[in-house]
Amino acid sequence: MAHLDSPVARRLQSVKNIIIVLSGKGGVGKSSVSTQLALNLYASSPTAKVGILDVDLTGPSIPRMLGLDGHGVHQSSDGWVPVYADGSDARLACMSVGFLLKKKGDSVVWRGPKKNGMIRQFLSDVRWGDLDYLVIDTPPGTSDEHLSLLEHMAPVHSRLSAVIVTTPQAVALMDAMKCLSFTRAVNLPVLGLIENMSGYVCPCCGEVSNVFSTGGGAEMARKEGLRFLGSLPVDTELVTLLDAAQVETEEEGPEKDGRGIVQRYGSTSSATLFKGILEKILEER
Ligand SMILES: Nc1ncnc2c1ncn2[C@@H]1O[C@H](COP(=O)(O)OP(=O)(O)OP(=O)(O)O)[C@@H](O)[C@H]1O
Ligand code: SF4
Repeated sequence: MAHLDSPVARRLQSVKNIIIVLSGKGGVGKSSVSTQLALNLYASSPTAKVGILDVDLTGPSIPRMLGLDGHGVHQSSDGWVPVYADGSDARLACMSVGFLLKKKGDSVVWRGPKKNGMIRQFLSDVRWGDLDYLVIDTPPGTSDEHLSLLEHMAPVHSRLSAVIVTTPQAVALMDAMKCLSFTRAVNLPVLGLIENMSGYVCPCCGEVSNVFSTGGGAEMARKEGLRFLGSLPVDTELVTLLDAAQVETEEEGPEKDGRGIVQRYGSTSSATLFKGILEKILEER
């Protein structure tokens, strides 16, 4: 039982599972995997309640991926109210430093103590309510932000686990190994490894081309005794959905075809592929 004398433990007492998404390198698709994980957990049951917290303070991309750029968070007497994804029936909540910036494109230039304070506030001041899952998107590598996050969440450590994202290239795998050593050093259980951008599916004929080497993620998982959760190919449909969500929001309204992000993602081939990954994640929990 968590010590409820900590503000973080009190705030997170109704959050059943917390999954931290890590990657050794930037640009491997950690934020898109975090977003897809949250969307798939949301879709896993008609009553599932999911939160996604973006602690990538200097490069927040979750609001854009969920089509929520430009939203602000409301401060209530009981803390910050998260922003809910379109079409999610208030079952997919999001919090990010991106909601606190004055203008889209502004950058956060903060020193360590201010970043640490922001992370503490995200964990202790957001009114998540009851959640089945809280997915946390982190900055690339293993930085002070990761240490702050784990330090503040020490009272809820038994509910924490991690997923590591890599791409197939050797340099990304080497960085993923550093990430794994970090999880071991801080005693954070790892649910498994996902290899992203593993091959390219031709949108015309469906032929898969292995642009980079392939199978490195599975091999690393095997050697390290980790579960290999699966591979996700480069999917142009996914980029259109996640990267263009905001352009559509600004130019044509957030529900261009009458569906929210959760419904639009649900009909992509990535969503179908991710289901297999989610099944393995849920088996590990
Ligand atoms: N499987 C995929 N297929 C196609 N595009 C992808 C895939 N995964 C990620 N991308 C795209 O690659 C870019 C980088 O992805 P993302 O922002 O998720 O990476 P990241 O690891 O979180 O980066 P960083 O931590 O450096 O901000 C984005 O434009 C994203 O839409
Ligand atoms: S895989 Fe076939 S259909 Fe696709 S781009 Fe290459 S040649 Fe064209």
